[in-house]
Amino acid sequence: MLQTIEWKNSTLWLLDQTLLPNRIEFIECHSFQRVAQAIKRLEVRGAPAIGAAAAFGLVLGAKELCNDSDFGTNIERVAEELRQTRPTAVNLFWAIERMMSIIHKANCDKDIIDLVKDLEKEAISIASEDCAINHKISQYGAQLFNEPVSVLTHCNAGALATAGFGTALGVIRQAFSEGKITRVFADETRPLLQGARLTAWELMQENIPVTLITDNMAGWVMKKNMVQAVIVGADRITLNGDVANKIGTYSVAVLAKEHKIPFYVAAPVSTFDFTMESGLNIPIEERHADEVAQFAGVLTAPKGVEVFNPAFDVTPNSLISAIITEYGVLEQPYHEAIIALQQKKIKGVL
Ligand SMILES: CSC[C@@H](O)[C@@H](O)C(=O)COP(=O)(O)O
Repeated sequence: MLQTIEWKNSTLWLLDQTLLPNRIEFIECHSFQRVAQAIKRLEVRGAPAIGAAAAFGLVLGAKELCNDSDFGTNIERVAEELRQTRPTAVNLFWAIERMMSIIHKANCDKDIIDLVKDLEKEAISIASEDCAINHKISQYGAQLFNEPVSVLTHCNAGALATAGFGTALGVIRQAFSEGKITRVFADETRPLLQGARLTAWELMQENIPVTLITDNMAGWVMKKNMVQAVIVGADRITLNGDVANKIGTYSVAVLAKEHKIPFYVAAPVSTFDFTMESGLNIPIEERHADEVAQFAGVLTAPKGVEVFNPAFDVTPNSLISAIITEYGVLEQPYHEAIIALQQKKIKGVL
């Protein structure tokens, strides 16, 4: 399994996901600005991976500011630049908050070099904890499957989208190893093809049988009884259990409901936004028109056509059969289950 994010000798190495599956190249980040650029360009992508990358970005920013007399103000600027990269995945804000709390909790007379060491340790923990969390999610998720089935997934919620193993693809990996999943249908995921370029590639690397379909084939695949469950990742989950994920997820959930197929979401607690009541308030990133009007740099629509390009949509909780977390499987009513998670978090049990 390729490592998406690696911290080595004070440098962040990111697997450039825009080049997959054709080229395997790593980006060497020595500055927080390069990390911010990588997040914006989707060179690193997927909610947990964005969070971990931003945490290391903050370490790089702090290192640059070691001799700055106004460390406090300027590190806040670094954090803000990282926050501005992508608006939807809450893991980004969660990771930056966790890093900044190390700074806020430090004594004012603490040596900046020691503070930077603490930040580095925290970023390493964020990444290694994510990997461990994904294994737990995968074990809980695999228990939802009994007899061998085919599943459908959308976008990429795999090792590439996390610090390792993956959320939705982690469940698939685990259930496949237990003989409970026999085939994965991967939606290509227009417009940036995370399903075709990344999910299909990731599964093929491990010889997990995968069939690539275009997004508009999902309904027919369900109608023909070719899949028995859907499993996807998430970018933000609100208190009522609404889920923001890659654009097209909502359509898949509606189709699953019509065909009476369970629709599962797998995500770590860092993807829950405990400050937001419902999905109506989730900020949805809109990306450049060229992503829709062009294909590999070639215009595929009339020049200058108006385009709407939301990168995410929100699936209402009523369409979701269960949410798989590292603390177990949440079922309706989600509000109660999510509030219980929040209470544990406040008490420090999580
Ligand atoms: C474990 S990744 C979960 C989500 O982040 C994933 O499904 C997704 O929507 C990624 O979108 P992307 O725009 O590629 O960052």
